[in-house]
Amino acid sequence: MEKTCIDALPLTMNSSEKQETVCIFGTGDFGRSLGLKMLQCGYSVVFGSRNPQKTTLLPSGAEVLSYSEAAKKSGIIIIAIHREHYDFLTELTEVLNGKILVDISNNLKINQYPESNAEYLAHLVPGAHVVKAFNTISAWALQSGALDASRQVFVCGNDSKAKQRVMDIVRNLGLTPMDQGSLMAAKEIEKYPLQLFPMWRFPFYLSAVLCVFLFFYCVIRDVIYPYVYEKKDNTFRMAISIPNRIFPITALTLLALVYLPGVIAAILQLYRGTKYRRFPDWLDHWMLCRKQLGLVALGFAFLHVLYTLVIPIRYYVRWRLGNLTVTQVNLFLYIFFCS
Ligand SMILES: NC(=O)C1=CN([C@@H]2O[C@H](COP(=O)(O)OP(=O)(O)OC[C@H]3O[C@@H](n4cnc5c(N)ncnc54)[C@H](OP(=O)(O)O)[C@@H]3O)[C@@H](O)[C@H]2O)C=CC1
Ligand SMILES: [Fe+3]
Repeated sequence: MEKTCIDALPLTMNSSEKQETVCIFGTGDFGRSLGLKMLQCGYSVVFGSRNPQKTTLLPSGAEVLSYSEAAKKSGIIIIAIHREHYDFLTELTEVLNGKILVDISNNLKINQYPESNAEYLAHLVPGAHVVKAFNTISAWALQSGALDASRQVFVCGNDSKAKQRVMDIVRNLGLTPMDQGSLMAAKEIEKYPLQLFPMWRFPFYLSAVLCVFLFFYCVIRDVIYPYVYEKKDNTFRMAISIPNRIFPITALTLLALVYLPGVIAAILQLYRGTKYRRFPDWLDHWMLCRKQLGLVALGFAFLHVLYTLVIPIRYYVRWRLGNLTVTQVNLFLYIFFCS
């Protein structure tokens, strides 16, 4: 299981560090957004580009040089380039020696490459201290301010001093660094942007399968069976009664699944005679999504409450309609016989 820790904010801001020069390689979307944010926060920014003369839309106040010239200007270089184009960095190994390289890249697919992008960068430029950061922050979020986006920046790296310097920059930009440990954690960090609702998938699929199964079971039992054997039309039940039976069953089943892994884990620990051994992956994953399972169960229970409240209202409306018909018939008979 991954370990996270929130670093305490420094009590005093080191003003000399705010004047630090930071180099950004790449003048694309992300490089420009990060550069602008850094300038706003008091850093001086030097961009490295293939075509320093032709670059447009760069934040004013930033300098643009060739990659090798820009690298000479700062000890920290943020690589705002896609991994596929990292090759040219091998030509700069000399100038990048001993510098901090911040890898911010993401991939299009999980496990697209055998090693993480950050580890690949460290392999290309062995003399540099590679730190992974910023990959979960989008260029758009940087521009629109951190308020409406995630403020967490996951940071990892093998050199603790380099990591601290990057975390200081993160803090100065108004974001929250989360130390994730060594560069080995980069693979995990690179997965975050590609995981949509990571722990919710299993509970959603499970509840969908349960609902569909129970729905067909109830339709066969309450609609098809009476129709075939008694010629009774019960299709109206499919709207309220059958869903209202499915919701509590699903809620209770999911609730049972919230408690079950804890029991299995306890039995496993008793059987193994120790609690210091890793659980199997399936159990680990199951334990981790208990909160989500519980919340989905709560959602179904809430639907059950709503539907249960709807049923008396339906009876009341039916009673009102029935009552109205009786009144009208009485009125008709009265008029008919009295005239
Ligand atoms: N956009 C986003 O919201 C986020 C992006 N990222 C990561 O940031 C990195 C950059 O993304 P983004 O700015 O969107 O990408 P862009 O395509 O907009 O920019 C990439 C830049 O890389 C430079 N580059 C260097 N070598 C090459 C080459 N051979 N071919 C093409 N470009 C080259 C170019 O700068 P120049 O022309 O000056 O040399 C180019 O502008 C990626 O790794 C991405 O995964 C991470 C989080 C969010
Ligand atoms: Fe009930």
